[in-house]
Order: sequence, then C-alpha cells, then structure tokens
Amino acid sequence: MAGQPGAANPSPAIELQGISKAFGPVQANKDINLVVPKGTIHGIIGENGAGKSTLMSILYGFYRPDSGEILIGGQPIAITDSQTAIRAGIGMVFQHFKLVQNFTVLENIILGAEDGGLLRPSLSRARGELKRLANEYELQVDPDALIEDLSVGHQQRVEILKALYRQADILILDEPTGVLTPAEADHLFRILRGLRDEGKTIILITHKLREIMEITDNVSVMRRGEMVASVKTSDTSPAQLAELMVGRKVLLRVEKAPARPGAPVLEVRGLRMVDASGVERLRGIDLDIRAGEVLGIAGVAGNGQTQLLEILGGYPETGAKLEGQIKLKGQPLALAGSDARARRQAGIGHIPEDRQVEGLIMDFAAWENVAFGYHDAPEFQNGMLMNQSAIRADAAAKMQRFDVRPPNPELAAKNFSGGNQQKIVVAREVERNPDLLLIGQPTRGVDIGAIEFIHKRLIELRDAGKAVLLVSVELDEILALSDRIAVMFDGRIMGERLPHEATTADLGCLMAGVDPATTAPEDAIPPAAAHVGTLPGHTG
Ligand SMILES: Nc1ncnc2c1ncn2[C@@H]1O[C@H](COP(=O)(O)OP(=O)(O)OP(=O)(O)O)[C@@H](O)[C@H]1O
Repeated sequence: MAGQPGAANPSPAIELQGISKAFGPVQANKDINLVVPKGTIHGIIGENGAGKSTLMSILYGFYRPDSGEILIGGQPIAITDSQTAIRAGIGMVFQHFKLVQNFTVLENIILGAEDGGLLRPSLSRARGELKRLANEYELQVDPDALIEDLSVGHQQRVEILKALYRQADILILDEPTGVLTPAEADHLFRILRGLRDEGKTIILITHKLREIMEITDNVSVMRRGEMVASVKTSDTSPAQLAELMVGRKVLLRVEKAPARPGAPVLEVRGLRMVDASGVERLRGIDLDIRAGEVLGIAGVAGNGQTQLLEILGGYPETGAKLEGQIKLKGQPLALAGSDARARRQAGIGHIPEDRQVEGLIMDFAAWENVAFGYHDAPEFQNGMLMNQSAIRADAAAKMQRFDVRPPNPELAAKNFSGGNQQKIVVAREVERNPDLLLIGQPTRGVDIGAIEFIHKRLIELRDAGKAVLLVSVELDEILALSDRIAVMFDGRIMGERLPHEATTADLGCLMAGVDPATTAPEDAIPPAAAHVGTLPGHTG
C-alpha cells in the first residue's frame, strides 16, 4: 500500500483501522485502513462493487463492521447507528436522497435533529439558522418549498444543509454529481472548497476521474473490497488511477471506425406531447436514425429527453396527450395504446434513464430481471410453462459476459451495487440485438472499466447495422459515441452537429437555447453555457 497521506498528522479527522465486513460469501470490505486529515477533500474511487458505499455506511452507522476500529478526531468510537455518527459530527449525502418528498425544506431539515437530543429548536429559530447557513454557504433554497417541487440540484442542497444544521464537521458525499447539470456541479464544488477552507473534512465518492483531479487533496483507491492505494492527488494522474482501480490499463477513449449508415430505422415527425398537468414537454420533434449509426441527444436534463425516450419505448406518462408520427423500418407505430412489450417485439430495446424505477424490479432476483420483458421469448417457454432453468442459464451467461459482480443470478437486484445493476439492464437489452436501441444515461454511476465495456458493446451494435439513440447529459460521452449529435432544449431539437465539427462552446449554446449560427457573436455565449466547457467527465 502506498503511503497514507497526512499520516504524520497527530489527530486526523477520520482513521479507519482494519475494517472488515462480509455479506454472506461476499467480502465487501477487507482489512481497510484509511487516514483522512482534517480540513481536506479526500476522494474514494473504485470499480462498481469495490466496497466504497459499504465502507461509508459503516462510518455512518448503517452497518456494523465485523472487525476493525474507527477513530474520529483521534478518539476511538463505536458507531452503532446513524444518530451516533451524527453526534460524532458526521453528515452523509446519499446517491438517492433520503428526504421526505411531501414535507417542506424546513421540516426535512429539522426532522430527526430533535430525536437525537442535539437541538430542540423552535420553528422560528430553526428557520433563522437555516437562513444563516444558506447565506453563509451559498446554498439558497426556499424553506417552505415542498421537496417534491425542487430540482435534484436543490434537493441535494437540502441534504447538505441538513448535515450542516446538525453541525457536521465531516461530510461524506456519495456520487454527488451524477444527477447534476454541469453548472450545478461547478456550484457544488465551489461550496465543497469553501467548507474545506474553513476546516471541514470532506469525503467524495465518485467515478469521474476529472472530478478527483479537480477537487480532491488526496485519493484512495479500492479494488475488490481492499484499499489498494492512498496517494496525494497532485502526485498521480487519471491513467494511473484508472489502472489502480481496474488492475489493468484502461482506454480512456472510444475507438471506432467511421459509421456506414444504411436504411432509415427510426423516423419521427412532428412529435408533440402535453403532459397530464397541461405542460407541453415536446414541441414538434423531427428526427431520423439510420441502421449503423448512433444519434446522440445532448441537453441539460429536463428538456424533454426523458419524455422522448419514454414515448419511443412505449410507455408515455399516464394522461399525456400525444401527436405526430413514428415509423420503425418504414412501418408506422401507433402512438396511442402502445406498450413497452409491443415495442420490444417490434425490435426496440430500451435502457431507461432511471434503472431503479424503470429498468429493474429491485426485489426480484437478477435472473428474473435479465429476462424481464422477454420472458415470453420462445427459448424461455416449455410448452405452456416458463422454462425457469433456461432463463437462469441465459441470465448466468449474460451476467458472465457483462462481468456483473457478483455473477450470482439468485441475488436480488437491490443487493448489487449501482453500477452492477446498470450492467444487468444493459446486458438484457444489448444481447437481444434490437434494431433500435434507446439508451438513457448509459453510464451513470458506472465505473470506468464498465464504461469502456458498455461503450464497446454500443459501438459493436452499431457496427452490426443497428440504430442507437443515445441520451446523455455527459457531453464527453455524447462526443465520444455519436455519429451525429442533436441538441434538445425546451422540448425542441435546437440544432444538429457532426461530432468532429462540434465544439463544447457551440453545443453549450444550443443546450442553453441559443443557436450560434443565427445569433450575433457577442450574444452567442449565455452564462449558463459557459459551464459546459468544464463538464466533469472521465477522460483526463
Ligand atoms: N446488503 C447487502 N447484501 C448483500 N450484498 C451486499 C449488500 N450491500 C452490498 N453488497 C455487496 O457488497 C459489495 C460492495 O458493494 P458496495 O455497494 O459497497 O460497492 P461500491 O463500491 O459502492 O459500488 P458502486 O460504485 O457500484 O456504488 C458488492 O459486491 C455488493 O453486491
């Protein structure tokens, strides 16, 4: 193991000694040692399933370690539950927020703080304190807004405020930028730097090496349950970190030959959608994708991309009104009354943006999820019955090929790490060889080794003459995979570019609703677009 950064510091903020934790046969953490000096930002990276979330859950009192010791500020402490962690000054911002959706911001912030006997605030004192924290840390949010009405970026602010309200000195953030726009990610980083500069200690779990290089002081690498290195960020490089994580060299770019587009596979004309509350989400979309090409749709989340994928995939939002035409290989597809099953049978595969809600049934075993939507395929039938052993064998083979870890088809989907859940969905859809693959945020929460793998599979599908519609908020990913790029803004396609002629500034303008081709140069770059050039990504 490389030298522990700051090991000479007499009382680091956090010290973990020999932490181990098993879940049945899976050794999620194995004899982990970690030292995090006070007042630093410490990155933790590692492949999906490496054990990062387990380690942080131990620190936050969700799991008890099987063995090992935790020291906070030099003092040994038994963190038996999250109230103990909170009292020890630890705050956690989860990947999937833990806020009560139909409570207000203020209610969420004080919720739980009083049970711990930490603070017994009157509502007006709490409101005053919240205002002070929000101003001090640039975390403005309306205290009376309901959580369900806030954007994900603002919900995350509430999570951070909640930790600060409980006087956290140590803040753990698990994949905080996965759901943020580039501008929101920049803002978050400014806040984290500010917190560090006033002496708080921050642990950041991320798969994005660019973020590690940009914001952390030290970085620790986990592989298969073990801590394999802890280094000063300025002494390392993305390529070295990638190799430490995966145990081999990783291509940090996509290799592909020029596309050879064939006949049109998908033709969309004048697609409009008004949602159940009367908001027009799609305002007349026209697009074409040919066999053998990837059309990338760039855009800030929330500009209609989700609705487009859902409509094409056959499950528009309940109560939505639709208009327009969709043709698949020249055949019109019904807009009304369509369903996901019919679309699959017609040759459309779909990897939805939110794997936990739409891609998987979390309580079902992996083998059931690998067959999900395809269980009536002839090879899975045994007369009138489902051939469960064929489905299990098929799932095991696909999980093996996609390197899902652990490769255990009997494990419930919820017990796989986030990235491995995504691999299960990708394996299911890609291996069906659809004529058209719809794919939303394919690599959200996925480690670099798996990104390399998923990108390769998508290009192979393209090279086998299939059409791919890729929606991603990661501009790096759009630029690396697409043969053509369309930018969506406010329910419309703002413009189309070829990847070699697209610049991030140009795409950023389109993403902010300005077409530089039709706008005077001095007006061309709106402030929101200026952040796009610093989009956090994986390549160094
Ligand atoms: N409650 C559980 N029951 C069974 N196995 C579990 C449980 N929680 C985690 N695991 C397993 O422990 C291992 C470590 O998982 P963990 O979630 O800590 O990984 P991670 O590094 O955070 O991954 P990711 O980057 O995908 O979020 C994985 O093999 C996972 O399947």
